[in-house]
Amino acid sequence: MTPEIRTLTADDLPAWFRAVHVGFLNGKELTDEEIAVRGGGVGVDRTQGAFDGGRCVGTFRTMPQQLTVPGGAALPSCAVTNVTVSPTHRRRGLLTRMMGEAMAAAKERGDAVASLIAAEYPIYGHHGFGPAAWTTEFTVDVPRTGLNRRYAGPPPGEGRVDLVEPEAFRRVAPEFHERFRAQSHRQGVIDRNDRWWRMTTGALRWPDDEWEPPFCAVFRDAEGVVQGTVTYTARHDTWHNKLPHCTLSVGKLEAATPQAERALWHFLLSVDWVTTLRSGYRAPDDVLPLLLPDPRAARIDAHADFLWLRPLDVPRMLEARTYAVPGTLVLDLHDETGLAGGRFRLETGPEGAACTRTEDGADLSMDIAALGTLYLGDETATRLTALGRVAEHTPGAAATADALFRTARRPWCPDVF
Ligand SMILES: CC(=O)SCCNC(=O)CCNC(=O)[C@H](O)C(C)(C)COP(=O)(O)OP(=O)(O)OC[C@H]1O[C@@H](n2cnc3c(N)ncnc32)[C@H](O)[C@@H]1OP(=O)(O)O
Repeated sequence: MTPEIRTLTADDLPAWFRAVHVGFLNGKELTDEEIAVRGGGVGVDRTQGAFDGGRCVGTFRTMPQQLTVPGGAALPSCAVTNVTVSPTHRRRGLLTRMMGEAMAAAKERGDAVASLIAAEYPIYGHHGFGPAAWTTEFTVDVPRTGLNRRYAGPPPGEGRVDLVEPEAFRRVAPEFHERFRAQSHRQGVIDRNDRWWRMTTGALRWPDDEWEPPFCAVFRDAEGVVQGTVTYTARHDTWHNKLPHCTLSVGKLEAATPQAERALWHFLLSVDWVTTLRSGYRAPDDVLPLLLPDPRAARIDAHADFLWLRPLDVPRMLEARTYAVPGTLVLDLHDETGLAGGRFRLETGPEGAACTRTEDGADLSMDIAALGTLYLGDETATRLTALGRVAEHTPGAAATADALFRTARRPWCPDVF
């Protein structure tokens, strides 16, 4: 029998969470408390389950999200998460059905784009998503930086770094993050709700959770305004031969000013006993290596696609962001679902951008997923043309697209969702 896909009710949550565990190869029993805590973050009306004879064999959930786009505006996004199909039911189109329903609902709701963090690269291109922001994880050989030999704090008059308890952190960090995502012009950053802050600082957990409470620190500028925040944990690897070997793992580090960025990294790199610093998910163009007296002390551990985007409302998306230069492009976008494709004229200028449907000849044509890849300014139309994913109909149009879409800093999404 074909599994039935339906919107969840609260009673379905235990079976649904069990199915998520099965899909993600987690054999651990779920306690009632864990289900209650996890369930508090699930809007059942935006959650689907696939049921086969009463057993949950597929899971899919979306949530509202604000995505910072080039220029600092927030775009309403449909964030996709908890996607699983039981190993007994794979490759029979269950994900395709759940995705189809969710994207149609998102379009109906008025979301301009859908977003997700892909577990594996080949899954989501089928559904109109393209990789839009990459991430790099660095491991720093801390003794090689030599930064703990002298005072590494900000110069006098340039602010200060303070360790704060999680409760105090929750009083200042959310407001800072809101400012950071609106003003930093670091496209790709997303909003965080109250639940996110409580979960990541320990105010909301369940018993027997293996999660480790972080240290929290705040950078304030000379006027006392919070301009950066960081969370980190530390692990004692060995104390062999009276030599400490500790690993400091950065949770989240966000800085709104260059002073804050330098001060927070220097602070972390000067913590005694720490021999290894793991940066967590950073933008590929993070300044961390170049902040070190010897940049080779930072090794790239992982470099991969991270945030994927699926356009849903092309004019709204393209009008929401800013562009480096004035210009005009006609884009022909192929979308086999019929959700977002068509031919659009994009005109950019100092006052903003206008994007309207047109019958004019196309300068560039591409699949809708390729627009997801170009949107935050990370990839070039020139490279996508070389790959055969963008077709250039007007000579020089790919170069024009690059001049319009590229950004000074690469996009960065700090959060897994
Ligand atoms: C945002 C997130 O939550 S990311 C987490 C994603 N989940 C996981 O990785 C957990 C383990 N994997 C799974 O649960 C499942 O394999 C899923 C959810 C990835 C795919 O579910 P399925 O129901 O098998 O996908 P479905 O049958 O609709 O496949 C659609 C197409 O995608 C392809 N596809 C699906 N998953 C994969 C994959 N992992 N690798 C390569 N291709 C894939 C299929 O081959 C199919 O291609 P086709 O249209 O050319 O025939």
